[in-house]
Amino acid sequence: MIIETHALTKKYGNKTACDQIDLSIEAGQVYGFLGRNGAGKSTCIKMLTGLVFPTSGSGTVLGRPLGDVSAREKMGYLPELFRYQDWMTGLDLLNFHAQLFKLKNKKDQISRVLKLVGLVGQENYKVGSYSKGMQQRIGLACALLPNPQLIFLDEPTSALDPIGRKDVRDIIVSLKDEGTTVFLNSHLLSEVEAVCDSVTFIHKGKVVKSARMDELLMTKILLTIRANGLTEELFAKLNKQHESLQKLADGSLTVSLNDYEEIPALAASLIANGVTLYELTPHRETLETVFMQIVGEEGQSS
Ligand SMILES: Nc1ncnc2c1ncn2[C@@H]1O[C@H](COP(=O)(O)OP(=O)(O)OP(=O)(O)O)[C@@H](O)[C@H]1O
Repeated sequence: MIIETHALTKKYGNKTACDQIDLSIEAGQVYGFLGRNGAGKSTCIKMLTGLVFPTSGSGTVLGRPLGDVSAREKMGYLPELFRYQDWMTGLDLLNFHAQLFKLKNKKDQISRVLKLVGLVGQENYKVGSYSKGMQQRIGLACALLPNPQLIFLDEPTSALDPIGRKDVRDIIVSLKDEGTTVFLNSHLLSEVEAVCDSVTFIHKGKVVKSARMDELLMTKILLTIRANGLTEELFAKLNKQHESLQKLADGSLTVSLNDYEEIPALAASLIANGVTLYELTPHRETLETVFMQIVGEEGQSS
């Protein structure tokens, strides 16, 4: 395992940001870390990267205890909404980080990462003059500098336009192809769905679910039904058999099924009860619907 934690906990005063987190992450995958605002994701990443000390619990990253300097040399980290030194040029910033990483072939590594993040030709401008998207790209370049075995990306695309997001997705895929493990924290669930091999959901500081992406999304089918003549009585009857049955504002219905084989029986039962069917459309569940089911049930997250 490239990351393993046992009951990792971080308290800030009375506030428990991370509560007994157990993680077991295999090398070579793109791993998504999901949860609502304030769920404890960034705090967990900071413990894994050695930036904050856990209050209790333990863990290893790259086979070394949390905070170990030799493991940090093989790790890249793009923090969330980080402000880099405005007065430096992009090149100065990369040189500075290259020194921190004690890189031997600085020049080659810097041109490699500038090319990867699409900032060639912009490196001599001051970071303060960069757009938000360019700042995010230079941050990603810093994280990629040491050719890391493990890279933590905390909201890497929040400031990027759709083309920038696609570029970052491509970078993530190429990192994985080269064997790098990517730990991705993002609220952009369609992106997580597109690149992650497995995901963990965290809610109010606790891990509530971990699963492989294919297993998570293959389990259910969301069926949309457009029909006429469905009485309240029949709705209530069907609702007893299918708890997930819902009426949408446009009058259509949705129901979550375990198998395609349940569709004919449902259609037959609707017709037998005098309903006129116009449309039955099955969709595989998206990560967004799964996310809502797992962590979206209550009001504001703390
Ligand atoms: N340095 C700190 N001092 C006090 N409380 C903190 C500190 N850092 C985080 N917290 C609290 O810990 C909880 C978890 O915060 P964290 O930033 O880890 O969540 P998150 O899941 O990364 O949220 P977001 O998606 O909004 O970035 C929040 O309630 C936050 O207010």
